[in-house]
Amino acid sequence: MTGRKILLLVLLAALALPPFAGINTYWLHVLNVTWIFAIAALGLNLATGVTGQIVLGQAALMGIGAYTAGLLMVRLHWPLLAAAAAALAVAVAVGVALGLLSMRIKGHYLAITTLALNEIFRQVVLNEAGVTGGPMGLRDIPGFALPFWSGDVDRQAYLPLLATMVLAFALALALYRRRLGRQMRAVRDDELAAESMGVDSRAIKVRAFVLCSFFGAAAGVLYVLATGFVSPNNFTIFESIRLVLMTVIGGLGSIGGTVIGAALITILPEVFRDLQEYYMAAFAVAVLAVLLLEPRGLGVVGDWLLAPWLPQQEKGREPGGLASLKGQEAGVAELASGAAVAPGPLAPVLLQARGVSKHFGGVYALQDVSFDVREGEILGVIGPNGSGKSTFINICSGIVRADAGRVRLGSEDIARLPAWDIHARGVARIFQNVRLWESMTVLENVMLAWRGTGGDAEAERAARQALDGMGIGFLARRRAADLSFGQSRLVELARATVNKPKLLLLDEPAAGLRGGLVMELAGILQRLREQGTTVLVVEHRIKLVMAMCDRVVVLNLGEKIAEGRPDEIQKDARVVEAYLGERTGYDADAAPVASVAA
Ligand SMILES: Nc1ncnc2c1ncn2[C@@H]1O[C@H](COP(=O)(O)OP(=O)(O)OP(=O)(O)O)[C@@H](O)[C@H]1O
Repeated sequence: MTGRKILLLVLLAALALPPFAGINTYWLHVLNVTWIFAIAALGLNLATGVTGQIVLGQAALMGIGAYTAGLLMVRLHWPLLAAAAAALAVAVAVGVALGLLSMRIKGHYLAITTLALNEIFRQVVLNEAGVTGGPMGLRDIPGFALPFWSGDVDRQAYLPLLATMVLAFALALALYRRRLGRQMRAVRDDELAAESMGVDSRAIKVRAFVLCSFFGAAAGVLYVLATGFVSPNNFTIFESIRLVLMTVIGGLGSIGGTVIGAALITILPEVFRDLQEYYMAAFAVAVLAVLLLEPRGLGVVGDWLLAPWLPQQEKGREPGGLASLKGQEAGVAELASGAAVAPGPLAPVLLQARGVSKHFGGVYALQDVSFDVREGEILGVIGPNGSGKSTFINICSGIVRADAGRVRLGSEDIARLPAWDIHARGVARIFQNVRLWESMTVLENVMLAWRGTGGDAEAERAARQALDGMGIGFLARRRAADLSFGQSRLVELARATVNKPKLLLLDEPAAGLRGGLVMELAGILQRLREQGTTVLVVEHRIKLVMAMCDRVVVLNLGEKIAEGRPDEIQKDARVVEAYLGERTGYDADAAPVASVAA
């Protein structure tokens, strides 16, 4: 790692040499434009690569910055710094507007909308020729003029531009590895999971667009200063696509790769210029070759160079995964045999559902469902496939809105709160199909869900404690995508319990787990309950439910058909007819679970 820091310093020092090394003005200009476009591409990569919001109008955002600063300096004679600050303020406002737009329009539609930005920008500049200079553009904009250095603009601008670019990358890197960066990556990897774990995805998207626009406009301002000239031809749809190419070639989501991508896309066409009319074709072939050889782009190189400043990841040692968990099973089985005390019928109600209904088109997922979850209990919700169990959990966690009815947590109706607000009130969940943020480390996954007020060090301590609690502290630096299913499930549980939630909603936590881990799960639930967490668990493994739960609610075709102690439920004729009868064969196969129930 120290070697890499030295290498990076040497590289930076080498990049500072050109103005002193007799390089001609033409190539200095090419390099200056590279650093400027690298800043714009960086903003684009923060929105598109890191947060997953495709932006196809970054050149227009550059243009907005360039024209705002240029017009203020030429027409109103504002000083450089004031004009630059105003341009950045306008960019922030445009970023907020785009962020608000992203709440209404998503995915490809949003991408197309941002494409239209290019045309709107071009039309405004051309039609307002009296102010903007129309197709002729604005000339004689005061640019770089360093008092201590004579020489042409490109030579004077080189070091300030390089320094600004390095600063922009340092800032982006700092954002990337901290809380905001984790939130942005979580929104990209799995927005629904992010929302359920307390991330206000709307606020994060607004921030991503603001960053995109801010870096874009900053690049625009620098462009004006470095060239003293601005015209609509500098910021066309073609430039926007070139910026997208820079981020793709540089590796979507890779901060370090962005500058390499920008360098390649800016410098290569100049290298091929001798091929005259074939130079663009040669350029296209070169770009394709890079992508074919390394589909992740040059981010691989960039990430390698910046590794000392990126979240530490280590490769998996045992891909099969569960070996190191096996030693714990005996102890867990003891826990699972269940010494915990169920709360009495007079324990206060934590969650109260009343008349909850939800339909999807013609399908009634839930119809007038009412029941209570008491503090400190483990409540099982069972029923045939499609009976509305997941929909109930989705409503309680804010992912689905109920059509009718109330869901009170304590004294507050949470049925219509957004997921992140429900998480803030002490409700956490896991998903039927594990939903981790796969590009992030296990530690980052858990740190992001932590709601404490401290900084990263506090978050890391809480996350490590939660991982140790699940017996998987050794996985902390592993990439979530490299985990086995059982390991992922335990990480998801650590993520859901890092804040010691009041209520934990589990959607089929044992699905896909092998026998040993099912027992471990049973032990974990008992332990959580002892620590004061109330648990609502949807589960198909009936013997596990009967062994673990204090009470059981049975749903069928969206309606509650029974509620009571496990022994009562097992004898209920409606439950046997609608569900338990059909489950017999299933449980007979699930031998390890039988030992839990024994
Ligand atoms: N987003 C959705 N859009 C359309 N229909 C949905 C949606 N979510 C659930 N449904 C339908 O609502 C009904 C209840 O589904 P739900 O997933 O809540 O059942 P479940 O009891 O959890 O089933 P399973 O045990 O198979 O997970 C099903 O008929 C399902 O197809």
